[in-house]
Amino acid sequence: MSAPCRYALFSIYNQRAGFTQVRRFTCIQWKSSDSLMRGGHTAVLKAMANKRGNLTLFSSRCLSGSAADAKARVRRVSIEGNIAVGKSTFARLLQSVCADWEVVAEPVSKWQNIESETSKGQGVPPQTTVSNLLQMMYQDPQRWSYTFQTYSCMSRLRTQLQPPPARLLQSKGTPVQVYERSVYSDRYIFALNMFELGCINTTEWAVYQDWHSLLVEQFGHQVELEGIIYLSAPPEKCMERLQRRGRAEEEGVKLDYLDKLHSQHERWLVEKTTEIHFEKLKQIPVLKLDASVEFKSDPEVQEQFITKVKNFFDGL
Ligand SMILES: Nc1ncnc2c1ncn2[C@@H]1O[C@H](COP(=O)(O)OP(=O)(O)OP(=O)(O)O)[C@@H](O)[C@H]1O
Ligand SMILES: Nc1nc(=O)c2ncn([C@H]3C[C@H](O)[C@@H](CO)O3)c2[nH]1
Repeated sequence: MSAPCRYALFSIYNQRAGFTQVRRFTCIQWKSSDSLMRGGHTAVLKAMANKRGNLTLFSSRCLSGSAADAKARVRRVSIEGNIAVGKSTFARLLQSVCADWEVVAEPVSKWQNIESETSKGQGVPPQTTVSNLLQMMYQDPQRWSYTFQTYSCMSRLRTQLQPPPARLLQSKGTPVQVYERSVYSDRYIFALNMFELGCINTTEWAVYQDWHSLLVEQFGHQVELEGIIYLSAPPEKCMERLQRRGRAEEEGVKLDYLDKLHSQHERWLVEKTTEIHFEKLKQIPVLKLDASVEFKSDPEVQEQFITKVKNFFDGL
């Protein structure tokens, strides 16, 4: 409500989604209202007098098929699951079957290539250094976990704030933007786990939670999800796949770490015992799929997965 307040020449006394009653006649530009629409669009709100002499504001969302309408139709879903359970593989499958679904990959390469410029003084050209924060975090978790979580969360936030592609905005079906992990798994899986392992200390954990809550609350609808697909497999299966994939930074990952991450996922998404700080997230529908199945070369299993996902998306 902060942006509109700058323009508003009226007092609002009753407000629902797409419907606001005001006391005086006016016509304003409403920028980025959380309560009326999702995203940072500017919408023209038209004021009309109602029978009782009061005024009623309608956002463009309920008047016509505007850009805000199109954006609001796009469902947002994250794929969650343990390391190497097969999220990217599953995401590629989803991307290949339906033009209405757009997958956004986890920004791992960003974490592996952080560029910094150092200047050694006048006349000396600045030098660019590239560091691999993923590797640093695995090699010295006590030192780097907090830094890693700040960067991973920031990059996930950036990803979740990107507008959907035009193809989804023009879709006549059920457009869905699918994210590989989210700002929520950043906190309720990884950061929490690092805290419980003692790799993030109590001060760092308090600071992380404080800015995480602030960001999620400030961005409101823009970072909300409508559903979660949870790919689950025994940690031993994830270990097998992790080793087969052979990502250099993960060489030292132990089964015990995957066990702990598995328990975090179960507590958050199945048992619902993780303390969650965002009301909408507490109610979010979760589709749990058995990812231990070797679906890659089995079209029948792929078909079953896709049907379940399609039904899930249609119900959101
Ligand atoms: N259903 C499956 N059956 C057999 N192998 C699979 C399956 N899913 C994934 N794999 C293999 O397991 C490895 C890890 O898969 P993938 O990279 O998709 O995992 P991920 O969950 O995205 O990993 P990360 O948590 O690191 O992002 C890859 O080598 C992939 O080919
Ligand atoms: N510590 C930590 N915090 C995160 O938020 C996080 N997100 C992903 N990862 C690790 C898992 C894979 O190795 C690799 C790719 O998913 O990155 C994380 N590690």
